[in-house]
Amino acid sequence: MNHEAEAHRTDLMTLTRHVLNEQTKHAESRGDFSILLSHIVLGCKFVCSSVNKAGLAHLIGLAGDTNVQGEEQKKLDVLSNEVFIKALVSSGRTCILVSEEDEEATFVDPSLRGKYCVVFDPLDGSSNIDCGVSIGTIFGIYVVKDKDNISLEDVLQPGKDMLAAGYCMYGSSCNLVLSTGSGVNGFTLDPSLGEFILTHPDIKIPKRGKVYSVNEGNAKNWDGPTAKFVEKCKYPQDGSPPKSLRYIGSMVADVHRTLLYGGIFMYPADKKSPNGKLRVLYEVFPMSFLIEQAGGQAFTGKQRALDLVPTKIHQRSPIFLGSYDDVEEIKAFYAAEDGQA
Ligand SMILES: O=P(O)(O)OC[C@H]1O[C@](O)(COP(=O)(O)O)[C@@H](O)[C@@H]1O
Ligand SMILES: [Mg+2]
Ligand SMILES: [Mg+2]
Repeated sequence: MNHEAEAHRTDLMTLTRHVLNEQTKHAESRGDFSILLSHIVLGCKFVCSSVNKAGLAHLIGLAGDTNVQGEEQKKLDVLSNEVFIKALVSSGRTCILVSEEDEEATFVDPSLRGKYCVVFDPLDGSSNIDCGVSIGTIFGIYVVKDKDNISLEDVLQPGKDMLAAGYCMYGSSCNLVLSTGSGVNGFTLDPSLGEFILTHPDIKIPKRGKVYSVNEGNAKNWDGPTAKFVEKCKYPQDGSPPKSLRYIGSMVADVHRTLLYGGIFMYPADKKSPNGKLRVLYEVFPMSFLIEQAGGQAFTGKQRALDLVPTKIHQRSPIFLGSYDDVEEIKAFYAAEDGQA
């Protein structure tokens, strides 16, 4: 083996090894976080395998209707939720779970309780499930002081207090992107090994991007700053080329592209949805956490997204996130509007 090949071989880093390495940096760590993460990873692998079979859904029982035996089949988003709830509870490391699919938070039975709260969107991009376009799972993790004395307040914390956040994208490959608060790392599932391999170490989002990403179908209802910013993306007055529009309609996929290529992703407020569409706890916060950790910015139209203090578990917020300089521009449009008021 030549030197280059040898270097590649020794560089091979699995997600499991990466997390264990991180653990050794914290002398007080007893491995609870590693165990929690291994259960999240198991959930992702399970959902990935189900998503890969989604085109065969009506044949194998994932279609959401009744099968030939008269048994009810589970829709992929319902199935994903059940998988993550089971994986998280059985880890023995969680106390409160908030899922997009469940109206109420789940308080884990005291016999199985641990110190972590997990907020998650088990299957994001639901409108893309049936046509095979990339979808994903988003998660954020908080830690409580006393697992025997918990309340909903423990998850109604600002995003900046998250211990870790990540997403898994089920696309042309299965990619898990994770931050434990010291940078962002991306792993790709090797399906034959069943292991996530570190393929994107220490991701840094480009300072400025060439892409804007938004549902332009809502343009007639946008507020002034959003409309002016998008106009500037299309018709820049400073001689720079117009930005390209890319919008998949799966937050995970749109944010993944933004993280790797740069640019800005937005789901702004509009007249019909004054709080936007995306949910604070398990969409806005984890993605804002990752974007900031990669050197970008996340802004709600009023404040830094991670400073927001949620009052309800399914609360929504407008969001603009991505390359530092691009988000700086939308912030300037909002500041200018505030100045006129
Ligand atoms: O279709 P719209 O209004 O553009 O909304 C797209 C957004 O809605 C979402 O699909 C909402 O997530 P869910 O599929 O988990 O409900 C995001 O992934 C995406 O960014
Ligand atoms: Mg979602
Ligand atoms: Mg969802």
